[in-house]
Amino acid sequence: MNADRPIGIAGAGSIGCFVGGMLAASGRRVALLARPRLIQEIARNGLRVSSFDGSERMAAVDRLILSDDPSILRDAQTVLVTVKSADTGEIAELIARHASTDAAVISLQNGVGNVPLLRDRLPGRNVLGGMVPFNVVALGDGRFHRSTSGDIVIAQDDVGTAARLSVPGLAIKATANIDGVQWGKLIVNLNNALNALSNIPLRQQLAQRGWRQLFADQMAEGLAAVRAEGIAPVSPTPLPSNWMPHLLRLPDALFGMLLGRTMKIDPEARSSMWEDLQRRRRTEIDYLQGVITAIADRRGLEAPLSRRIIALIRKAEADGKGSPGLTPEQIRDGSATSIEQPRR
Ligand SMILES: NC(=O)C1=CN([C@@H]2O[C@H](COP(=O)(O)OP(=O)(O)OC[C@H]3O[C@@H](n4cnc5c(N)ncnc54)[C@H](OP(=O)(O)O)[C@@H]3O)[C@@H](O)[C@H]2O)C=CC1
Ligand SMILES: CC(C)(CO)C(=O)C(=O)O
Repeated sequence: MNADRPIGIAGAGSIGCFVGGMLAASGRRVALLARPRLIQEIARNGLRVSSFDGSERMAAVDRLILSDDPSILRDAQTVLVTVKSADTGEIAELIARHASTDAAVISLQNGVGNVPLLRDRLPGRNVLGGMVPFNVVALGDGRFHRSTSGDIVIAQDDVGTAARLSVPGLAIKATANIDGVQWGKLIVNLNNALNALSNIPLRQQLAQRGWRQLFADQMAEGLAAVRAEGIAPVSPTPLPSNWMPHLLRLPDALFGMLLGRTMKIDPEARSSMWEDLQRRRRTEIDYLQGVITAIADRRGLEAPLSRRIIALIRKAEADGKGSPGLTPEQIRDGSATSIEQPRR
């Protein structure tokens, strides 16, 4: 086996190309398992990664291997899983068949079901959870832009995987409580669907109190469900999860000050679910709001907002016209968009 073992990226899209590009720009060998259209895009233009702080780097061509053939993962010492949640089962089968059994497998996905699924399909392997707090926009022509701030967090292990993977401009931190961190991220990700339905960039959305109040109500519903399960979510932002619904309800000027001090958001940042709707792809709604309604069903709780938002996203997926561009009022009052009334 090769002494300079690459870092495998299993399913390179926005997150995989950004993370892989940053690693390759710092001299790490990176093997990107990607779709042919993306391979062609990168072969034509190279892989360029940029950030909200104005930095821009080109991945070193000689550090990058690109293929749609999963045997590209054969030598990898670490495999970063960066597919959408619906594809985790399939990518796990490919990892099982092609990656070495000693490779650490790290999920950099949203949601809380990917790590258990990977462990189930990859018995005996070292599977670690991870959390990406920032947004990446695929700009086309091989360019991937990190449009919000925050550091990746992965589960702590004995061999210092987090420190080993960190490179300048891409710090990867270790945590002893990755489950809490992933649940905390899920609570924040409940806004992915709102942003997708709004058809406006995240910064613009968060600047409007009507959107923030809806996000706060959605978050409060999610937190109630998660707490009923006995889970203590760890916030992916400097602000504790429990405070967030209250802070989101602050007047615009106060909230704007607070947001400006805690994170950076580029004007073009939008949620990955918005991108899914625009590209006519299946969204991750079942792995986000769907987790909350599943808990609510089990625990006999109400989760009307989550159910309404699921119905609206399903309608947008079925319509295949991209984001419907709804207002917070239209989302609260499902009749305006002629969706079925939520169950319960
Ligand atoms: N985008 C973002 O800003 C953020 C995303 N996340 C999370 O990260 C995860 C990845 O998201 P994102 O990067 O946006 O997703 P993308 O859809 O951009 O990337 C996943 C890529 O993997 C490809 N793929 C799937 N299966 C295979 C396969 N067998 N072989 C080769 N390629 C494959 C997909 O192709 P195809 O579409 O053709 O199937 C797609 O191009 C998600 O869980 C998301 O929620 C977390 C934080 C921020
Ligand atoms: C926007 C962000 C970074 C946080 O909700 C995200 O996780 C996504 O786009 O999927």
